[in-house]
Amino acid sequence: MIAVRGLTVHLGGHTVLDGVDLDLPDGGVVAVTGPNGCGKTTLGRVLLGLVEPADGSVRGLGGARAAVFQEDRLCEHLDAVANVRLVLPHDVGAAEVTAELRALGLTADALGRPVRDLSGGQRRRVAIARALLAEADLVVLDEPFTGIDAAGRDQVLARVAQSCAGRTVLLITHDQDDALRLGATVVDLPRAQASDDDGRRRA
Ligand SMILES: Nc1ncnc2c1ncn2[C@@H]1O[C@H](COP(=O)(O)OP(=O)(O)OP(=O)(O)O)[C@@H](O)[C@H]1O
Repeated sequence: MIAVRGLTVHLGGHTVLDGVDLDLPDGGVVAVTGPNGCGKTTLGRVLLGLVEPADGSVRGLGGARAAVFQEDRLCEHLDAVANVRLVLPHDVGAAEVTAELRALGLTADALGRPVRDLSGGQRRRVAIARALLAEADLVVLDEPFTGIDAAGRDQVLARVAQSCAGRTVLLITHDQDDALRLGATVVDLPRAQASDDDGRRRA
């Protein structure tokens, strides 16, 4: 289990997270929801080692970590397969990557083009494939389905659920339906200034 205790983060002179406690059970999906700016992305970035907390602890972070960020973070001049292979071990071949992208609903004609020529929903699928194929123990998905149409969403959600089975997942979302469809435990993260009297809050 990943155990977050008393997590406090200051950014730009403001307290973004203030004494947050959160449990991420091994192999489970926890969905964090809450208003814009309450610190969901910051929480995910702490788990990924990208933000240093001012206080508190995160225990149980041991294995590999992967993420879908709110931004696609793709190399624009490369095609989808090349983008995904950039971050994977060399023994993950083009055929395996292609199969994953197709399973996520990327069309054959989209596969051969540089990603700068893909639509928003197609680019999201590339970013998701990259995270799924990384075979990480912890997967942070920060609003991963933005821009994916309703029919495609079913396909992508099914694939993510299948691929993430047995892994620990933090899903950051505004969509309760997506969370429920991934079988997530939903946790609401209030704003830092809404702290309890003792200055702590249970996420
Ligand atoms: N690098 C930074 N420097 C200063 N402030 C920051 C930085 N990154 C984020 N913040 C602030 O921290 C707060 C939390 O941001 P964060 O992105 O974690 O919120 P969020 O809950 O994910 O929001 P959203 O739902 O809009 O994605 C916001 O007020 C934001 O402006």
